[in-house]
Amino acid sequence: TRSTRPQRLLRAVQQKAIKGDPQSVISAIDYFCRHSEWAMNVGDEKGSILDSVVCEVCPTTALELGTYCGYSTVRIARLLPPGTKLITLEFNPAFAAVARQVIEYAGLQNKVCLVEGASGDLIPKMCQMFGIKTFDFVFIDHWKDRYLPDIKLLEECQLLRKGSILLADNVICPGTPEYLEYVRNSPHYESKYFKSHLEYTKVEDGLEKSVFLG
Ligand SMILES: O=C(NC/C=C/[C@H]1O[C@@H](Sc2ccncc2)[C@H](O)[C@@H]1O)c1cc([N+](=O)[O-])cc(O)c1O
Ligand SMILES: [Mg+2]
Repeated sequence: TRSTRPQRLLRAVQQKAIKGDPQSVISAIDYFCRHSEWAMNVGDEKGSILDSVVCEVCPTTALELGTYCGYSTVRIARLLPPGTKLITLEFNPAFAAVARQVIEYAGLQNKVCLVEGASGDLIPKMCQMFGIKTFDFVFIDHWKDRYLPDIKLLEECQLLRKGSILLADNVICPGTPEYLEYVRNSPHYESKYFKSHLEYTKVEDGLEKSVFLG
């Protein structure tokens, strides 16, 4: 049977990147998506905004909703100090299988914990599974209609603390109107929009950075 796009993306990493070199994995995926097949990775333009926020936050606990092929997982994990773990949640087993191999190729498997399942089921288990009290940083890039319910769930499970940072992809394209309306109008968040472009295109998109105020 025909290979899937994530499998072809993984093959491009294995053929073009240097094992153990996260930057070469990132570059190989960006090259593949620009010159062979578009894929819904956060990409290099929004990716550098993601990098700057991660470096500013220096999280000791970090969560990613929506692993896909592991591109943003590698971007985040490569910046984390030793001893810090990024927990990433992925619903689709086939995507998770590819992401594990991409993360391992980058040599970051010891900094990442990929959990298969739905964020709605897994978020309430973060404390019992990992002993996590609160997250310093959350990157949100999964199903767009799950952004709002999942941050409300993070609040309910008391997994956010004063100063926790949420960074949401695609707030313009494909768009997350209910999420934006909530974080921009809630007294519990201070929000800022980082204008950019949809990965590998000239279409406008951007990231919304929201600080939880407690
Ligand atoms: O649809 C988009 N992203 C949805 C991503 C979804 C990812 O998260 C889980 S869903 C899940 C994971 C965990 N828990 C529950 C559900 C899916 O299996 C996929 O790996 C998207 C679309 C475009 N676009 O241009 O169309 C651009 C983007 O940057 C995008 O992120
Ligand atoms: Mg996205």
